[in-house]
Amino acid sequence: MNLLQLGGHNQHVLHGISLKSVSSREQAPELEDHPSHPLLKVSSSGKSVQVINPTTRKTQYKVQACTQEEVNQVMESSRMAQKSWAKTPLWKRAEMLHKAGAILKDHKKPIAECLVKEIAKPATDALTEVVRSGDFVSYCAEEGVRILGKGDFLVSDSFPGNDRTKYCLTSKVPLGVVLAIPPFNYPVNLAVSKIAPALIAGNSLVLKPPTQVYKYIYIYMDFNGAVAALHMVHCFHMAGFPKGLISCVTGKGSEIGDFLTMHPGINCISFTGGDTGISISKKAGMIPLQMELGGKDACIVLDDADLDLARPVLLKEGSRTERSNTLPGISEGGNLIWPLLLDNVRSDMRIAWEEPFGPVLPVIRINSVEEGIRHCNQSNFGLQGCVFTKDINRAIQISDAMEIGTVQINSAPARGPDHFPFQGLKDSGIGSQEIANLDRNIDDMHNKLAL
Ligand SMILES: NC(=O)c1ccc[n+]([C@@H]2O[C@H](COP(=O)([O-])OP(=O)(O)OC[C@H]3O[C@@H](n4cnc5c(N)ncnc54)[C@H](O)[C@@H]3O)[C@@H](O)[C@H]2O)c1
Repeated sequence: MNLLQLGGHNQHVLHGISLKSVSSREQAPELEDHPSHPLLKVSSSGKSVQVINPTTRKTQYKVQACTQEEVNQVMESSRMAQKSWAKTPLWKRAEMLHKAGAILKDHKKPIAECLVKEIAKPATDALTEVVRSGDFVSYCAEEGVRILGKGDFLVSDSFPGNDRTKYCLTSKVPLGVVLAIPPFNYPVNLAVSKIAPALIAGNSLVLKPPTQVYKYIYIYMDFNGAVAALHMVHCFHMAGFPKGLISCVTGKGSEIGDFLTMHPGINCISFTGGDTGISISKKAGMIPLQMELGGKDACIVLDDADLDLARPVLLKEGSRTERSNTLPGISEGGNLIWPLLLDNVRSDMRIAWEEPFGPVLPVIRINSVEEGIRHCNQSNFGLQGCVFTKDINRAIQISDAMEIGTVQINSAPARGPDHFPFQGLKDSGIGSQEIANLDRNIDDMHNKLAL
């Protein structure tokens, strides 16, 4: 059976498929029973990637391992679909996105259940991830109409040496095919935050959801997110987006990872993840990149800080800080990590500079604010940071001195609300995920204060 010929009246070139995943069908019958659902399609490779439930450590789902030839077919369909999508009126694109956002929210429960089983996300957080993603799709539709509906008009005599003999009109145009790669910890939200701006701006989208094993200190854990992402993509299809416009490719990074990111059919890569993004940006070539990468967020607590405010915010008290025995942070069962607070960390320790991407909080005791700022700026990361003080003037001065994308004042590093621009500096990223960045008019936003 040819993968590309499957589907109902609204066919889509989709390659992420779970093979007879009984548990998946129990959770999301109203999604998977749709004839064009990507989970019903089969790759010609005859191979699949197992999605292990990190809690039970048993296989929960299987998704298709796509071939390079199938990636080529997806790229061609995506290129063709984008051409006519770019000519679709802006109001119509917005209308379809509103519909997709609503469908996504209607299906929050089955998608959230996948997030629980694929990445062990707490149930409430999983629901929140889907709902805020649906809201973000609608927000992009609304903002997109305003942002993309405007252009600039320039006159020549505003530049020295010119008379008014020339006029210039500018408008925003799409880039083409956008490759979206989200990380395992927000496979729906950080996919949608790439998909919706790309679509409203007239681009087509190829999504590569996470299918991977994650390494934490010295243990390996399975985290995916591909099945939740496939359900999410199907919600866009149910909203009636044209064939080939949103495609999903699942498979082994070793077989299709570089092939995708170096594919000549890709016109932009929007990536969120860790150091993988640095190697992708070195290989990608002359295309625009959005990279949201790792961080090591410095939090400077001043001597006048309200510790009753700072402590619960930074420790997220309630998530069990006392369990740090035997092997640091690892539970007896081996698949849970207890929070770990390390006091008196010194600058010559690896933990002072590396991102464990786990619940580890190193505390460095400093003698001056300058020492804190210096430590923050010596890091190769520049994602976020925070300052705790009752003196707002001091807080703003320190924020200005911190070479990072976002400074939170009297609050812990966090993302969102989703319409706030979010950007890392240095090894933490390139560009900011926004509608304006998925056309050719790149805005550069950085050093935002979140008060
Ligand atoms: N800046 C942000 O907003 C933000 C948000 C969430 C997570 N993160 C970062 O993400 C990291 C954790 O997520 P992760 O473990 O999924 O990151 P990762 O870099 O290992 O993987 C990210 C994505 O890239 C894919 N991938 C891996 N190798 C690839 C290749 N060769 N070609 C194409 N795709 C490939 C993965 O399957 C996944 O979908 C942490 O460093 C964390 O700080 C950053």
